[in-house]
Amino acid sequence: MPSLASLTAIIALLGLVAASPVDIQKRKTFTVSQVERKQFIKNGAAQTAKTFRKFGVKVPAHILAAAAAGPNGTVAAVPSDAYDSLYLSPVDVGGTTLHLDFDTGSADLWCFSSLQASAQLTGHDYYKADASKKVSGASWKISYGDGSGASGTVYADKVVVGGVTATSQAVEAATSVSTQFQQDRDTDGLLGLAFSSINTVKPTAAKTFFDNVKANLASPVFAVTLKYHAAGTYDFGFLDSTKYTGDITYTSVKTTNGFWEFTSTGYAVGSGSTTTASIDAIADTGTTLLYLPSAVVKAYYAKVTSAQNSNTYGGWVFPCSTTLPDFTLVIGGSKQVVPGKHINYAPVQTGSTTCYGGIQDNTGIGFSIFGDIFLKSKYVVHEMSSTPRIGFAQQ
Ligand SMILES: CNCc1ccc(Oc2cccnc2)o1
Repeated sequence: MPSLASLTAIIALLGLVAASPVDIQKRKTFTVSQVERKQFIKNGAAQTAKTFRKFGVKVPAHILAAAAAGPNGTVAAVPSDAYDSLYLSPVDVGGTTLHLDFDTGSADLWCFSSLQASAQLTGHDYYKADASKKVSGASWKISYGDGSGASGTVYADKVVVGGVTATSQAVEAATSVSTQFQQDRDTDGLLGLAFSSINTVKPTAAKTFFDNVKANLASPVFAVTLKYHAAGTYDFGFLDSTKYTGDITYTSVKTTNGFWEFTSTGYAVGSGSTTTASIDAIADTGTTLLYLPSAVVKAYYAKVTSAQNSNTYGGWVFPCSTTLPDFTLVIGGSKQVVPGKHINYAPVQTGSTTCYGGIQDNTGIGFSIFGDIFLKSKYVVHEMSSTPRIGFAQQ
């Protein structure tokens, strides 16, 4: 009885013999040559952890530990002025450190660049556009909710945030920026942290920094800790239990509009009872204030002495000396309290005793925006897993 090995050899030979010379000629041969994909800094343990999670297997502690030792990172978020109008973070863009406004409400990484008229660059750090890195035929143009905007061309360059590197990030170099950005000499650009589906690069949308690096992080998360009149942080790839108290309450995210969009189910003013409501909202670090439905805003300012919705100042104002009530929003069944102190944004004009409210109407926007006024007392986890979710805890 011939052995299995000899049977196998015979079958192999028969396969070769059976083919007539013609068949052999018809059989085209081809080679697939592997092309090195532009690799990002690898974190093998993170890839392994991802595989365990993919198959629903608890990630062993030693794998987690090794993954956490990978390129995770933390970067500061520093208020640009005394009113926390926006927060700036240092980012290495093609070898130059720029101070960018990390914006969870948009998905473009754009910056002031050497392509602009030099008069627009006064006071700025800017990206030195390297022609050898230009992305042929690509352009971008973005407009923000406050009417500001910018546009330009695209380069593929190295970007490093808190030690986390994207080796070939789409850097959207400005050729033109709006007046508001020209007047803001602190902001060198924005780093979008929303979903790449709303990136404005044409003809092909570009990926956000987080999308480019998330597979190499211990976990596909970033956590935002903005602070009241103080520097906070953006953490990439890990959660830091020293930055919050109590539990993190997670809620589902609707990604169809490209935002970190969720629903708040109610609100309360001061020590009052909770009113049930369905508030469609986005978390947006790039928006300064907290924009809510007019009925909710009216209920809040009904409890603020001498508050008025001013046509003169374009929103709700009150005496700067007012002691403001706290404001609570219910998310995922948990009560997220915004301290009254945070709801005094700034004097309407320098030296004025009339102050502009941190809570304003969302009329005309189409949804509510949980901007910095809300965020600066929270630890907010943005988890871009197969089912993205957002988590909130009290700082
Ligand atoms: C203040 N206008 C200029 C400016 C700084 C940052 C941004 O970007 C924004 C504005 C509104 C919403 N999201 C991002 O615009």
